[in-house]
Amino acid sequence: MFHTVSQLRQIEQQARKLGLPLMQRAGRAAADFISRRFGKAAPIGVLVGPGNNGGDALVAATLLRQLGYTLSVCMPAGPGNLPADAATAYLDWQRCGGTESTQAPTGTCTVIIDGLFGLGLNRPLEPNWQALITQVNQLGKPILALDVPSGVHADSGALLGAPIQARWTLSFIGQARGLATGAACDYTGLCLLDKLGLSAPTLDQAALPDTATVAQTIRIPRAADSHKGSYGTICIIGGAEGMTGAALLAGRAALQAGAGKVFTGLLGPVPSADLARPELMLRPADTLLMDAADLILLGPGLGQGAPAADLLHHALSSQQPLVLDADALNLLASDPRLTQAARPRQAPTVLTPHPAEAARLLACSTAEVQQHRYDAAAALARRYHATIVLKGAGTVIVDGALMAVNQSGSAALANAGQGDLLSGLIAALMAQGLTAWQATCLATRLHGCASDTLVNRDGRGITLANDVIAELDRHLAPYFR
Ligand SMILES: NC(=O)C1=CN([C@@H]2O[C@H](COP(=O)(O)OP(=O)(O)OC[C@H]3O[C@@H](n4cnc5c(N)ncnc54)[C@H](O)[C@@H]3O)[C@@H](O)[C@H]2O)[C@@H](O)CC1
Ligand SMILES: Nc1ncnc2c1ncn2[C@@H]1O[C@H](COP(=O)(O)OP(=O)(O)O)[C@@H](O)[C@H]1O
Ligand SMILES: [K+]
Repeated sequence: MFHTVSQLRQIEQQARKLGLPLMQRAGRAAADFISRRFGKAAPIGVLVGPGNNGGDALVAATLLRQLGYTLSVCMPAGPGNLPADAATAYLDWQRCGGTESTQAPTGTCTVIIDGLFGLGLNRPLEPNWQALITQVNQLGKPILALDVPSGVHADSGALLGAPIQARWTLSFIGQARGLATGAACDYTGLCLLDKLGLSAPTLDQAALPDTATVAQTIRIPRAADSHKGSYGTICIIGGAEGMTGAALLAGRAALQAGAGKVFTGLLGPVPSADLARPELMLRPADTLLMDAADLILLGPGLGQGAPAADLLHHALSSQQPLVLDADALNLLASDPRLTQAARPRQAPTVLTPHPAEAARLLACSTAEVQQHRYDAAAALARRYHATIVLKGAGTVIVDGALMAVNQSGSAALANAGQGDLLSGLIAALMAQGLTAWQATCLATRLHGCASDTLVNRDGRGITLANDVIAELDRHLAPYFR
């Protein structure tokens, strides 16, 4: 469960009104974390910034000092402009005999606490802060980031410089949603949460769920008295010359995930069978009866020629649920008339862009999409009246007012074919009766989990789509009933 920064600020304000000592609790949580893992022998570096994040670090430093630890506190902006609670924390630090300097911690420290910036970082790191962070990262010591690694934008996950490279990120009250997606994922290390004894049920209901939470309530009915027609007929269209494999991978994934019948229509050469998965039915794309299918998936290896554009136009004007991936998205981006055709569709439309495809659809740069992943996904959902799966580290899913973020998977998935697999998996789940929201959340979750299993169980560094497909049904099994 993740929160926007404004939600966290609201919870904080409510708690303040009740007079709860949040900074004391946050500092204690950080001090406990350190004292459970590190002995008193070697010094601890503490980075104190100009806001309340610095206050948390000062409380932790005070408590650790009282326990007998040696601390080296670096406070580049001095105590002059600290906000009220942090100023109190500073007085406590002084009262217990603590001193500080503007010098970065040195390599003699065993661990470093990062209290430079938390939720309040709102502009790029200025050169002096950046130099300090770079110097600290270069020490190569384990770093505990308080709330967020300094340099990460807590709401979007964008980088406002080169952030603290944390070993652990200990968040307070709730986890900022920026920790869950995009570039931030490389800096957080292990994310931990201390709620500081607060519960905020109203705001928790409005929080951003992990796809794992959404998946908890999903079941895919499999009646004893059912047959292949009960589980959907899918038309997959793609596989232009040289890209047959993309369409086959989508088809294999759809079958593995329980679709009743999968027709694969290829724009390029049509092999007589997919020998690794002879259950797939292969046809020339222009002979497929799209309108007879329960769901159409268009895009894997589609190409962007005129026949592909015609097929997309036909698919958009169909009454069936539609999943668009890869070149179908590029075509959609290239022709405003296709956007016009997408908007009024009554049946669900799912778009599964990677960041570059999303940028084309939004007519902006890939960097802009990556700096605002949540907003970009929401903007796409509005523009196309569609369910959006914005892929990459921390895939973001938006369906109308609903939003979720995925935390399974890793860079082991960064290879061609994984997107084809994902689109086939989504199609299969929708064809079996799940809503677009359920199917996209569950598919994204399971795709990552299947890859994670191969990484953890078999020690793989890279997972290829065919191997991940073979792993899928094991992960899906608990959802069938
Ligand atoms: N929100 C909550 O629920 C709680 C917050 N606490 C702590 O308070 C933090 C939030 O405190 P603040 O709002 O004071 O935010 P920060 O401590 O993140 O710092 C904000 C300060 O940094 C300055 N600043 C922002 N970007 C800068 C930049 N690039 N260069 C230089 N200065 C910059 C701002 O002008 C402001 O003075 C949280 O991250 C957490 O550590 C805790 O005390 C417990 C509860
Ligand atoms: N660094 C990463 N961390 C997590 N997931 C990733 C990462 N890189 C890629 N993936 C996942 O792998 C898939 C790749 O999709 P895509 O880029 O469309 O590949 P394709 O070439 O198959 O179309 C997506 O589901 C994406 O979220
Ligand atoms: K921090």
